[in-house]
Amino acid sequence: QTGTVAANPEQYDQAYICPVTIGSQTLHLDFDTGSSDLWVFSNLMPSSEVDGQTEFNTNSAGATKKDGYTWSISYGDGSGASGVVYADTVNVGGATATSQAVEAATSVSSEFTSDTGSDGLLGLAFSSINQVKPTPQTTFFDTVKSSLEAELFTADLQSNGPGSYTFGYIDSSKYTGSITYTAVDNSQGFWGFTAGGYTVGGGGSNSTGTIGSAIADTGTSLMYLPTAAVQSYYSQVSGSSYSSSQGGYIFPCSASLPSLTVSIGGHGFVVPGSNFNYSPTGSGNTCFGGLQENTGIGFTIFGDVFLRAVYAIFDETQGSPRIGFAAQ
Ligand SMILES: N[C@H]1[C@H](O)[C@@H](Sc2ccccc2)[C@@H]2OC[C@H]1O2
Repeated sequence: QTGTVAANPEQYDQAYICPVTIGSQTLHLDFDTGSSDLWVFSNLMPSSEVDGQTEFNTNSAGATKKDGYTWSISYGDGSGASGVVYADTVNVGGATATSQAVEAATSVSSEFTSDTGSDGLLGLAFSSINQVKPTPQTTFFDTVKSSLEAELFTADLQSNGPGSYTFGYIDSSKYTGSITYTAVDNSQGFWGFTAGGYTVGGGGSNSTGTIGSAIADTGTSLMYLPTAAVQSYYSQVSGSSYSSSQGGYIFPCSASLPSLTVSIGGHGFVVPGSNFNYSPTGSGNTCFGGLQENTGIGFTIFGDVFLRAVYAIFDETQGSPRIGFAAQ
């Protein structure tokens, strides 16, 4: 089987929301290659924590409670959720898992309550970091992958318009040139890979360092690189500065933003300058940069700002996982 589902950007491309059928309900979930739990708003939550989201009905005929199973998850941005576990049929654009662990929230943090476009998350990292106790559950991809035409999924994220995720096949209309694959280190449960040198702007090679280990995370809005690369980038953006009040680099919204070329698997991938204007700060006609330092996180994240510039293939067809990127 295969699946194809639209990936709809939230405001400022903050996250990408996809329709998922669970039993007889359709919920709109944030597909997240940086985590491994499929959790949903549910009827078990206090109404004070729900702001228009669709709630999974745990009393529906097809939902089977997994007695004694619970989950609790904290994310890199400090948000979190917790609850209990059901099994139900989950259909993502035609790819169907007949008995998928659906983690029904009993409580979510304010970041999720205020993310009114999202009814929960669908994790696409590795099942080794699933947070269900006493027994970790498989991600949707792990549950269905043996039934897919090919054991892979792809992400085509777009700005201000629908992109798509596919399961089981590569959509050759979504990219140009060839796909460059590189090995994945999933020892931390993420789609980890090694990135090489970088060049700011089109002119020549002005990078002096390499980026090193990184993860591909569709659930992270921005791109977080080592300080040297970030300072090298903003040194080319007139009027830019680090704002402690805003918590990152900002610049005049009228600034001309250079592209950033990153070498992965020996191929240079160009992120256009426009990708790095994330959102207005709300003060002084300054804008918040889509490229920020990884110092607060502890590892380098290729989030949506990067992933919008490429077609990404999350591939387990070779036995060992690999990730592929192609220009689009
Ligand atoms: N993998 C990411 C995850 O999807 C989000 S969870 C999230 C939180 C609030 C609003 C929407 C989503 C969080 O930010 C970075 C990392 O953790």
